[in-house]
Amino acid sequence: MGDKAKRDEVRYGEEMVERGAGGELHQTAGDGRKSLTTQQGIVVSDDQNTLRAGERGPDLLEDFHFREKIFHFDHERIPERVVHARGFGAHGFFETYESLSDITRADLFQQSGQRTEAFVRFSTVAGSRGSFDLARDVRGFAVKLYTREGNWDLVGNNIPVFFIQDAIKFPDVIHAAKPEPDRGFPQAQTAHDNFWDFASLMPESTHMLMWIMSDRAIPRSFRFMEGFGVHTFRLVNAEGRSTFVKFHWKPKQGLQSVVWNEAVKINGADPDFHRRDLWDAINRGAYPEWELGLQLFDDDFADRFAFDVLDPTKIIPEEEVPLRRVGRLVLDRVVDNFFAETEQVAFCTQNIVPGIDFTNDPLLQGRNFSYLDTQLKRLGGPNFTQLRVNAPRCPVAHFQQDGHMAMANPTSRANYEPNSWPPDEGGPREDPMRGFTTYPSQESGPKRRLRAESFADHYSQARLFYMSQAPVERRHIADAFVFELSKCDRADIRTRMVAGLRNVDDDLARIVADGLGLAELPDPLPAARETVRDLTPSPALSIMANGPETFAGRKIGILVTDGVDAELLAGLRAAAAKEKANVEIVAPVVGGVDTSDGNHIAADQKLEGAPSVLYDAVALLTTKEGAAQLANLPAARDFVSDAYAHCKFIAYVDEANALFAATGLDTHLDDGFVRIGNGQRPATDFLTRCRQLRSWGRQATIS
Ligand code: HEM
Repeated sequence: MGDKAKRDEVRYGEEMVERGAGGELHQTAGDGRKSLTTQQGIVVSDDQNTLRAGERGPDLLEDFHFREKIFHFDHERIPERVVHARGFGAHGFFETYESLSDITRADLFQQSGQRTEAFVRFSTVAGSRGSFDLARDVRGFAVKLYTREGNWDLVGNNIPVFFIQDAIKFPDVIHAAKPEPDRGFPQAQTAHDNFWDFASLMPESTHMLMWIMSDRAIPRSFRFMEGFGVHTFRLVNAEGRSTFVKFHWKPKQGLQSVVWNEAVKINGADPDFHRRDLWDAINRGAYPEWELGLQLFDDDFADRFAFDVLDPTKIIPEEEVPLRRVGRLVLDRVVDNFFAETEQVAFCTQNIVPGIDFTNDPLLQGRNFSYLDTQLKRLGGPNFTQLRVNAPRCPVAHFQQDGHMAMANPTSRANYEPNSWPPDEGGPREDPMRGFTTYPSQESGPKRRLRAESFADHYSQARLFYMSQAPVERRHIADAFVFELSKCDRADIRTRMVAGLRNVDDDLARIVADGLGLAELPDPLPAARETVRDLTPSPALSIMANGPETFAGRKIGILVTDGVDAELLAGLRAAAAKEKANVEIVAPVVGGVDTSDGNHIAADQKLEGAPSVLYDAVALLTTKEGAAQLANLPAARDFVSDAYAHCKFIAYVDEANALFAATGLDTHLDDGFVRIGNGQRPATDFLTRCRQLRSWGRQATIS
């Protein structure tokens, strides 16, 4: 009270606040504001000053509020995930299209229209928690399905193959990709000696290397990428019959990636590009959806397939075993709290439910050990399954107890079985009818450390992937190899990698060799199996062949200046809304601009904070004077020249010409430029052009 007497009241914006003797501000409870308390529920009177002996005297140990607050803060961090540290999660549901009871007894697939709660976490693999979203990397695509018969985790990636065939190499591949141990960099990238040293000595990684050097590794959005369970699993029906399955998530929004030069710039302009995109989409009600596709096959197919279905470095082309689309995953709710949900969620490949089972894929078998083990350390004890985000939604009854943070210990008398206590005290009992039963596959053989010969073809599917790409995509792959290998200091590593690529495709090897300035093409690495060079290309592997049919969910950046044509702007907004695309107004100042009809509009972004790399297409709606002023600003010139270099569609008014002149583009206005307004083409034409996402024809002319 004595302290309070020293305070006066001052207005800060909308609010009257108290000001203490030292000039510090005190916002106080009342008027619908809750009282601040300690963890013990004691209401706090002053959260600005520690308890001290005299105004300028020492702090007192007695200050339990201060001690509790600092103690808790000191312990806020938990270890980040050893891989996939940077992630972003959202809630949703899975809906089954039709009963799959003929092939699986898994509860979630039993009835048409049946919905199962879901939580999904997307992630990058190599970077630490605070790295950037658009690293060239695999994206994790981990799905937790809270079925009525327990949690099923499909812990997948956006790439259907992996670097290694045996989990015993996982620490090596991750060590090689992560920052080099002596210097602690580079962060979140594979463009360094250690990674390519390892990769070039690990021929089985070649197929995966093709995928991560492709645009798959730089997706435009989590919403625009596929997911894969990677391994072959089993589905088992009520009669115990097993069918092999590979799981695919197909985005209804279509596939889309960015280009590398764009990714590099996005990481600076908005390191949170992917998470912001997902957060914004869900909050505006544009819920992303994926269809679950199953590739179903039997032992006969597995026996005659050219590769081993247990080898996680191989795909089964969709053209060979078409997908059966069996349901949809919808993400419709962002998290309430990032740490509680996205950080504490614990996915685990061993979380499967009756009706689904493992195969002997050696990578999957190793993963089944790794996740629980690492989570014990990461989450600090064995009871993380009791956290809301991890807890099953079906009844849980067992005799496991105690440990750190036990919140749901069994409450009955018995904590063991067998027991002779009556039902209300005796606890749960095993249930042979409903319980999980492992598929009784026949297994035998001598104990040996041995890799099957059927895993020995390391290059044929790498070539299949390359041959299935559009010419622009092939070029991006070659450019990516050149970029990454150019970051290797050791010339012998670069050469060895090119020697490996010769087993994939000589043209590719030659382009990369030229890009690296190799004097001559090295001899191919000795391949364990000769590359099969005539596998039929698979169109399903190309992003460009699987783009969207609309521009829905994409974003246009409209650069405006004072005097912007109000009617034209309204027309562009309306055309975008009709296409379900979004627009952002970018202006020289965030306060906005005056429009031609005498109104004022606020800007969504200030130009310097909103380079064109953040948009899928741009529009330049300036006045002549405005364009002349912008032409002097580096950010405005970059806005235009980057949009051009990244093959984006550019709508413009004649008055914006000074910007083209300043960027040297006035003589390069190809058909990716759409002139609107002043009796030219309507804004709807621009949106129609944007459906192609990029004006790829330009690529050949820009380098
Ligand atoms: C097909 C191969 C693999 C895929 C698709 C995959 C996928 C994933 C994904 C998506 C996550 C992030 C989960 C999350 O969002 O919390 C993850 C985390 C992890 N993965 Fe894998 N992974 C693969 C291989 C492996 C292997 C071979 C191992 C080890 C033998 C492994 C060990 C881990 C560990 C330790 C984590 C961190 C888990 C945590 O701290 O919660 N992964 N993996």
